[in-house]
Amino acid sequence: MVKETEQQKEQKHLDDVLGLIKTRQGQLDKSINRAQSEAQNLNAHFFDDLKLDYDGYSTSMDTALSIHQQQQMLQERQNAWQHSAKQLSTLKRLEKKPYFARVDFQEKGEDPETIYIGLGSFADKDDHFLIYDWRAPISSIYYDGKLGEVTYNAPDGEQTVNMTKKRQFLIEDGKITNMFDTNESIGDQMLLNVLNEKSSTQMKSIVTTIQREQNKIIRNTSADLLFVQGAAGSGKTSAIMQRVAYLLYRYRGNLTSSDVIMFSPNQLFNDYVKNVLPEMGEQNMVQMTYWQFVSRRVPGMDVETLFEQFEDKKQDSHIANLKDSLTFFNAVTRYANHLEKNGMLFRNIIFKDPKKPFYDKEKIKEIYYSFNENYHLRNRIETTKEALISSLNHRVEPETRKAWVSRTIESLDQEQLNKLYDRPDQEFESSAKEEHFLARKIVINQLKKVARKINQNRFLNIRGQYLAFLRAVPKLIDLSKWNITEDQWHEHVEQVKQSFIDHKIKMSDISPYLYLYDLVTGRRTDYSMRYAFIDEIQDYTPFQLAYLKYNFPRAKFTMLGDLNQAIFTKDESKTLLGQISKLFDPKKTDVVQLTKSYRSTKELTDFTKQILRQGEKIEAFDRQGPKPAFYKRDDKNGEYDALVDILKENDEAKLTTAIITKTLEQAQKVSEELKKRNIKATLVASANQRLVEGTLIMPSYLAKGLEFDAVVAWDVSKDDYHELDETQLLYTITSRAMYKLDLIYKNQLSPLFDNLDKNTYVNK
Ligand SMILES: Nc1ncnc2c1ncn2[C@@H]1O[C@H](COP(=O)(O)OP(=O)(O)OP(=O)(O)O)[C@@H](O)[C@H]1O
Repeated sequence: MVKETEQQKEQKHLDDVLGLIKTRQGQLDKSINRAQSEAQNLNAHFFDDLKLDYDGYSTSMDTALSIHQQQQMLQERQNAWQHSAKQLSTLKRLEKKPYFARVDFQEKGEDPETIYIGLGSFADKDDHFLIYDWRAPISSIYYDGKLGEVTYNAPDGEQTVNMTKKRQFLIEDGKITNMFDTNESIGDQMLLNVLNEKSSTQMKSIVTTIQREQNKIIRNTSADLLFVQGAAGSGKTSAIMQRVAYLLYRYRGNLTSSDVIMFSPNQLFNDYVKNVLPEMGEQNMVQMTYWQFVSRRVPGMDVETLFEQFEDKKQDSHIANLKDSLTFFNAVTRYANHLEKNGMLFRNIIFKDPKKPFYDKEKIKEIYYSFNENYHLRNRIETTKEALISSLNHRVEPETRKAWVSRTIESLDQEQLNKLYDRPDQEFESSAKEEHFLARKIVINQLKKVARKINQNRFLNIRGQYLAFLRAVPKLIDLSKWNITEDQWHEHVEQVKQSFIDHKIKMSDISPYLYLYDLVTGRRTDYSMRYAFIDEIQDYTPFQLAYLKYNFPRAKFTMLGDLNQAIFTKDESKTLLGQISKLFDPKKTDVVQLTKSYRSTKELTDFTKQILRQGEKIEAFDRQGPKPAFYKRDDKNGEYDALVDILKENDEAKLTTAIITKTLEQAQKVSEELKKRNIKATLVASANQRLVEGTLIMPSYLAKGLEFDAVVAWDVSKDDYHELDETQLLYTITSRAMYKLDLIYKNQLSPLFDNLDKNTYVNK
């Protein structure tokens, strides 16, 4: 049997490689121990070997040099040690599954070559690679091409090779359990094996089965904006994680994980993906939600949460549309420019006497506008601050004569006084001189508070300024084009004002507010961030994206989303790509579509895609499972009984279930009812909670980006889902299921399911 002997040959090769890995591990262990004990030795004798002589100038130079040399030696040992430790940790990852693929190819005029591809690289001698890292340039042909001519990007330009074999391995504990030769990009067999594994609370890496389209996303280095539209479950999030790993490898030495930031939909999701990069031997990038990004800047205010935003029904959609738009972003920019000439609002700086400002706001305004027109906002603020600080010096002397100062001196005890003197035995010519000395000390100390206020821009009235901007909006934007009357607008401004009084700010105000703040204060943006990833882009507004771009001017952006799953922005998301592309050079914008859904079985994908009336294209991956089932019940009790039955069934089949409700209130209710019935399930009520094993109950907006073996869509009745714009919500909920989907409802089914093909589901 040909296959068997081939497999035996491969097993022998694997045994050899494993043997070499073991040998190298032994060597590294030794060299690490040696480096460690040398470092300890050096440390222990650090001071013995030093010429500790602090007398003359030249000898102390010697001392410094000697310290420096010793430190350098330590550092070198340390580096060697770190290098070996890193290699060892790569080998640890390789020892279980050294590689997952082999490709044979031939370059024109060269000998045929065979390479093996794994999670890291391994060479037994210099440049003799037994395993190539999956991110190495040549590894790309494994993901990219069919047999025959394939091109890949080598360091010195495009290379074409003739690929003659592509083989995939399943290896467990050093044994090849299966292998396939394939002509496809990545054989479906291998993918099926991977996809059939059960879900867990942690996302897994997809290195072994990256698909061709996904590979394009992962290895793209040319675009300033890489925009990915991908169906639910098409691997957008997986592609991000692999892409970060790829970039860290490709730009090793120049790029670290702290130069990469990822904006994710919620904290739960961060938890879900946190192991992917470490498993590939990389560190996690900076990860936060947009909410965290903005709210840490306004500690004194409560920023509207995901929950409030989702449950807020009062929002006027015309006004929201305007405030979320690029038009509004540009209006803030124009308004800020106009402030260079006029209109800045200031606050008095108070010191001691609240009735008599220390610096009057009119005076500050005079200073601010005293500079010529070449001064832009940042210089104006800086020079105003300088002027105020330097005028503080002139305020010391007059202040020493104020009554509060002599009162303070009288109230000090000896110990406090001693602290004010330069030396304990300081002498003065006269008591008047002494008093004057102390007075100056006290005043200077106290004026530091004023200096701090100046440095913190406390003389600016940012909230007032933002309201002034809002009031100026009718002059900056033609409101009628947005179907908003001036009266409606002014009423809205009053609402914003009231919420400021209550220390609250809405999501639609926080970004314009911070943008205005940044422009006015000339706050420096983050030039160090090199890559920014935004997942679930459909939930961002054009304003937010423009603001992120402004914040990270040097970063290349990767934005991924599914316009079919817009929960917060709904219809606006349809024009999102058009709006975003205005922010980037069209020549440096790449758009990739992922249409195949890998998460769910064919039955589920074929079902869920019908919910979208005219959605983006979605193809099912051919993996089998049960058809989705509807449970129609007459009352709440009937619904709970159905739920209990489903949970039992899922438990027996060892499927992890998430019960997804529309609102938080419903989730809480379901949780209580299950408790009464002695069924264990964890309610996930906030994004700050951890993901745990077992059955989960969560509201729709927290389920973003997650996946579960089985999903129960709770109460999909007409009462709950009837608005057309709830389609995307329903789609997001149902597309979380990998293998089994059950939908429970009371009385009448939501009309959003009206167009279902009867063959795609069952009734139970
Ligand atoms: N090439 C692949 N090989 C193996 N598994 C894959 C591949 N691509 C995607 N998957 C699996 O499909 C599932 C969905 O992937 P992922 O969560 O990245 O999709 P998504 O596009 O971000 O989905 P959504 O927008 O619905 O949140 C995951 O379980 C992932 O591991």
